[in-house]
Amino acid sequence: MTSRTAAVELHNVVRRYGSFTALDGVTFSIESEESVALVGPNGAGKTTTIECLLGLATPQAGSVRLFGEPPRLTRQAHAVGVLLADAGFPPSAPVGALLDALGRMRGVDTAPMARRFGLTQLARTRFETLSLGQRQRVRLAIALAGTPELIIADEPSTALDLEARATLATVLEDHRSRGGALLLATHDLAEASTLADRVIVLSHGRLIADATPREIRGRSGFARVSATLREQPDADTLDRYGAAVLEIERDRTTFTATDADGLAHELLHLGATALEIAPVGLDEAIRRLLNLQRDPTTEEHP
Ligand SMILES: Nc1ncnc2c1ncn2[C@@H]1O[C@H](COP(=O)(O)OP(=O)(O)OP(=O)(O)O)[C@@H](O)[C@H]1O
Repeated sequence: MTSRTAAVELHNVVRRYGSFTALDGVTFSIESEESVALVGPNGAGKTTTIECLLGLATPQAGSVRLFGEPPRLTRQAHAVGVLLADAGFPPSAPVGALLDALGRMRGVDTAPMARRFGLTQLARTRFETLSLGQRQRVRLAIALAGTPELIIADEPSTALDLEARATLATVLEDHRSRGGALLLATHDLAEASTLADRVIVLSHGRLIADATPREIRGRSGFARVSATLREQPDADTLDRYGAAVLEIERDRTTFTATDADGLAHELLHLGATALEIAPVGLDEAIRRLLNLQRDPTTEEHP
């Protein structure tokens, strides 16, 4: 297992546009079977990272590997499903012809995925006349067709209605349970929480966090745990979960904790009842990380 080649490897990647540095020494890897969400503000470098990974942009420094090789999508198209925000399809091509031609290029049959995304009725419609959500369905049907070992998707749920979002979620879950790897650039942190084993946060072209959603939420220090207690946990226990007592009101104690789930388990062992956790959301946790990055002196306390 450990000797298997990583699906994706970036090492110290630097990408500049003139004097502007879009990626500034980015290093991470994605093992096969791993799902990773790439998040960060507009302009952070998510799309540039994907372009470097696919060989569409060439880094000025550092190295990029897809399944242990320099990226060459023409050879890897069958194994790698790619969804880019701007796929550049010929505007007057009918949907059916696009699905056929790009499926052939990838060496996959796009028909089943086109059916799942409700494109059958649109086979003769020109791409340029489709709505934004319909265009995204076409891109998805091409990117997700077959059984890719790796899916790289830039904002896949953009413009999708509820039904298409549900289809996308099911397809990505199926891909994960087949053991496929996933890199998902997204602003939808609920999607990131559900789908990703790890979240990578980029800010101004630098990687500022690479951790599980739970670890990132834990780092925020904002989670609260309340419980009715018979006995208080000792100082060591509080330390272990980065916890502190916020208030005690009769038999009810409220803590702040960096590892709220861990503390909650411990309290249950001590006989706690009516336990409530108000976890900080991933969005709030990431906002906090980004704020700290911007100005470390403005750190607030929960
Ligand atoms: N071809 C280019 N020429 C000049 N600058 C570029 C080029 N491509 C990207 N950039 C710059 O690199 C930075 C990173 O852009 P990128 O598209 O990777 O961000 P992103 O994280 O994907 O943003 P968003 O969330 O808005 O999609 C931006 O400041 C962008 O203006």
